Amino acid sequence: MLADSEVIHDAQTVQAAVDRVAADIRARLADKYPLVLCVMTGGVVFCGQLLTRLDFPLDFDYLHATRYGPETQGGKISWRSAPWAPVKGRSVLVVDDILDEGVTLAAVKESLLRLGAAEVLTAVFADKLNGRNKPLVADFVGLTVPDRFVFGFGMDAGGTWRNLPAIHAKKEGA
Ligand SMILES: O=P(O)(O)OC[C@H]1O[C@H](OP(=O)(O)OP(=O)(O)O)[C@H](O)[C@@H]1O
Ligand SMILES: Nc1nc2[nH]cnc2c(=O)[nH]1
Repeated sequence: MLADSEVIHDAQTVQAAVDRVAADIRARLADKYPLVLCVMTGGVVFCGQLLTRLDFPLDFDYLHATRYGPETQGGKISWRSAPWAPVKGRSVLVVDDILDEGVTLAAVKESLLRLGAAEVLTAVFADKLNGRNKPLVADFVGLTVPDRFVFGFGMDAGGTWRNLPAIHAKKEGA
């Protein structure tokens, strides 16, 4: 997959975006003692790098919801792990790698509100410009990406390459 791809956001651009999102989150949540929840698996790189830039008290936990697996087309959402930390009454920040059709984050947000979260904010590293009327608008966005299959910085290509520091897109027709 790597050979059939092109870099659409290089590592320097990615890092600058993480800095900007961290500053925006700080301005909104620094005095809220938030619970930060990483959506596994794709959210792990963005969330980990974000956490080291958030210089205020917070709690951290994760949840695992997936609907793509190694595929490039989404299916039914599968919950593998709910957050262990209590969310009732908390300001919750959910961190994920990409908002594509928005189905995953909309379901996650709804479920956290049902569990009694006081507010649920969402941060995604990449927002895909696919022209869809998404069920959720992310509160914090790193970068936009074109309507193509993208990978790197947490996002997989058939299960691999989450570790790339830049964002790649599969070449058209590849
Ligand atoms: O906006 P959507 O169309 O719902 O797609 C976005 C979701 O897809 C990816 O997860 P995936 O199901 O691939 O699981 P993964 O994080 O384990 O790769 C990504 O991490 C988001 O959670
Ligand atoms: N790796 C990857 N996962 C996704 N999940 C939803 N859209 C995408 C995408 O473009 N790439």
